[in-house]
Amino acid sequence: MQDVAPQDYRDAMACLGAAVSVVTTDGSAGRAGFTASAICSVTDDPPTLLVCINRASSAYASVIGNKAVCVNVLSARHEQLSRLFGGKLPAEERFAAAAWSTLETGAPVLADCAAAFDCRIADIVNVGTHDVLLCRIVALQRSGCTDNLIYFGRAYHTVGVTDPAETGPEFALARS
Ligand SMILES: NC(=O)C1=CN([C@@H]2O[C@H](COP(=O)(O)OP(=O)(O)OC[C@H]3O[C@@H](n4cnc5c(N)ncnc54)[C@H](O)[C@@H]3O)[C@@H](O)[C@H]2O)C=CC1
Ligand SMILES: Cc1cc2nc3c(=O)[nH]c(=O)nc-3n(C[C@H](O)[C@H](O)[C@H](O)COP(=O)(O)O)c2cc1C
Repeated sequence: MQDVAPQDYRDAMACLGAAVSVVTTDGSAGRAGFTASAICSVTDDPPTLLVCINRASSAYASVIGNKAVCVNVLSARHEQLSRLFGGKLPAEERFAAAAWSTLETGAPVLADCAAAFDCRIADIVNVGTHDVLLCRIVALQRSGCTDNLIYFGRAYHTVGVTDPAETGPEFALARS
């Protein structure tokens, strides 16, 4: 099979806008977290989402060792937090920038995120540089879902619902 070049692939993938989450874990294998956009819903029965994690990520050993993650979906105001968890900072400095609680698994739950999916890792598939984590949702936290942080064209944007009560959902996309 003839593969396209990784850079050509990334250039094309930059055309796919995606929601941004901070994926966290805690437990005997340690507390860690990373910014992620490679996340999607698999099935609602049983409620399952998938997360792709680079095995070179500093969070990898903790995620695999704890067998649990929380997917914290970011709102527009969390752009700086996304940058912190996507950088090379030590874990303590990443977590110091926000308030956290826990639900079922002990993975950190971001206080004011749009939605948090607390998960146990049910299965893992190795693909190239990444592991695909199949994550069963064991608890949820939801707050107002009025705006989201979006990563598109190698830049952050926000998408929001304006006046949903009066006019129905109207969506606006703005570069931040
Ligand atoms: N799935 C992943 O592991 C992702 C990793 N990143 C990392 O964040 C940094 C900045 O990324 P960009 O500004 O978007 O520029 P970029 O040129 O590195 O990536 C463009 C797009 O390609 C995809 N991509 C990039 N690296 C990938 C990887 N190693 N595996 C699978 N897909 C990948 C993503 O959809 C990304 O938005 C890079 O270090 C990149 O590797 C960003 C998005 C997704
Ligand atoms: C917008 C954005 C989306 C990302 N999505 C993913 C992802 O889905 N999976 C992944 O393994 N890394 C992803 N990354 C990269 C990780 O956040 C980053 O590589 C990780 O924190 C590595 O840094 P570290 O090894 O110093 O922790 C993304 C980065 C950014 C900025």
